[in-house]
Amino acid sequence: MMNYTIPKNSQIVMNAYAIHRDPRVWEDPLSFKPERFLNSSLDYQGNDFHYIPFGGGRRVCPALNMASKINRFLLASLVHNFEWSLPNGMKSNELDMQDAFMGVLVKAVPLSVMPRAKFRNVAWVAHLDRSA
Ligand code: HEM
Repeated sequence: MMNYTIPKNSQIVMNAYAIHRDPRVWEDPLSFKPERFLNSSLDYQGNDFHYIPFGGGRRVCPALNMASKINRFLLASLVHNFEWSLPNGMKSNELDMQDAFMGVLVKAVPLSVMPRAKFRNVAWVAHLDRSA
């Protein structure tokens, strides 16, 4: 295949890390630009082979539909309910965004953030206040 000889019974592992950073298909691939997906017709369900966050084909992530909905809800809830800041007056452009490989990709330097509840009268915040 494409000048490679793949021996029978080989186990093939797809390199999503490299695919998602390929400068032939992604403009400025190493920059964090979520807005690149705005008004994009890219499909994340495994039909556009340069964008496969959930894999594809027969072994596609079975939680794809649930995870894509929960992710939006989770992020919206966190932004809606809390004011977020970085410790010690750190600015967001000072964050170390290096990654490290640990089976899955993680931040090399763990993210440390300080949430402050926006709404004091929400039931679960009141509960936290009582238990403090
Ligand atoms: C944003 C969240 C998630 C992402 C990005 C994600 C991504 C992936 C990817 C890339 C694969 C490999 C697909 C392949 O081999 O082609 C996978 C498989 C899998 N995921 Fe997820 N996943 C997410 C959430 C979840 C959740 C919440 C669950 C369970 C509740 C889950 C259960 C599984 C299982 C069981 C497999 C193995 C499927 C198989 O090998 O047949 N995933 N996921």
